[in-house]
Amino acid sequence: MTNSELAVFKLHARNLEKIYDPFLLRKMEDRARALFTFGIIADIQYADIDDGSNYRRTRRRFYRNSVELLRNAMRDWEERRVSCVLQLGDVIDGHNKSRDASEQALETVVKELEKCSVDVHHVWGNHEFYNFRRETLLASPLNSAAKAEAGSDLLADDIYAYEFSPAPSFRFVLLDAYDMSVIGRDESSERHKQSLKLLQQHNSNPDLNQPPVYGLEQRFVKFNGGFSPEQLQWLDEVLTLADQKQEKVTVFSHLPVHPDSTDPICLAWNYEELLSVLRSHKSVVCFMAGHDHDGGYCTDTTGVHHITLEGVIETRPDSNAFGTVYVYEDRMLLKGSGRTADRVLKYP
Ligand SMILES: Nc1ncnc2c1ncn2[C@@H]1O[C@H](COP(=O)(O)OP(=O)(O)O)[C@@H](O)[C@H]1O
Repeated sequence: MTNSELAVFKLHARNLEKIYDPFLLRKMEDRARALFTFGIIADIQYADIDDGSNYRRTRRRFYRNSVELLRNAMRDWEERRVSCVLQLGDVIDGHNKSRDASEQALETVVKELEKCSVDVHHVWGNHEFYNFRRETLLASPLNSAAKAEAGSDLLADDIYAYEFSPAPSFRFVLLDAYDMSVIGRDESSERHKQSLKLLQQHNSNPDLNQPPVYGLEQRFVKFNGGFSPEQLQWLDEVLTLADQKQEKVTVFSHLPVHPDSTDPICLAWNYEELLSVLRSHKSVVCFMAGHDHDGGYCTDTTGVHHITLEGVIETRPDSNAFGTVYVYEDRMLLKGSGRTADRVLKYP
């Protein structure tokens, strides 16, 4: 065989391998067998302004382009025929507020999301509260609680948390990580007073956005928040019912709650209390959050997966940051795009 014949043969063999690779075929069949699929995206932080950077000037932020990356995600989800989409908070950036552009920026992003042929479920992050009051958010398109079949009792207390079943034997729970916070609550409210007291007990800096120096204490900053006892009790009840029905539950929140899945500066204030509720229910299989734009992942001692999704805002225009999750009987498969990695998430 001449060298050129050998090259043609190798090329042909490689192509055959591609077509008949049993692993590839199995993966393709697997995807077809998924019970349902859903899209996830976090920290779009859209603003019609030039590129900038984060506070520490260590990361570039692509404010104007972030809506283009949302469009990429939506095209992909349409092709993959997802059943619903979870938007994990900070949909528009706080910079919009000082430019009096909050409504316009929200309209730009919502107009895109409305093109989605399936329900989009929204979680709220700190940037939602930089732009809007809680009452305004509750009356806005970012309140997706009505898309849940039974509504949420918590809305009566202005807590934005709800749950629904995306498919038989599965449950999604959306949490309000700024239920206890000084940015998400009216200054005259009891919740604000309690939150400020807690924050000041841990953070003595004159600027409460400046973190305390040490370890996990760094989470006590104004741009984080936590979960009230009412919300924790509600979550416990939802999960108790899910345990009884032998459902598999994925919980979504803007703030991560596992120290191994994120920078401590991004953790929810009372992450331990939330982890303790999650750990006491066998129905919980996964926790997904945003906020830490670098992303992160770990498994808890219980085997529950904690995913922190990479932020769109700090993703270069030639890349992407979103995922499609294929859900099976025994595992979920996260198919990541761009900065977001693929992951096999076997149930505990
Ligand atoms: N180390 C810090 N000291 C003081 N303010 C800070 C510090 N880090 C962040 N901030 C402020 O806190 C707010 C949220 O920070 P930012 O990095 O923009 O958060 P996000 O990642 O949610 O966009 C901004 O107003 C920012 O200026």
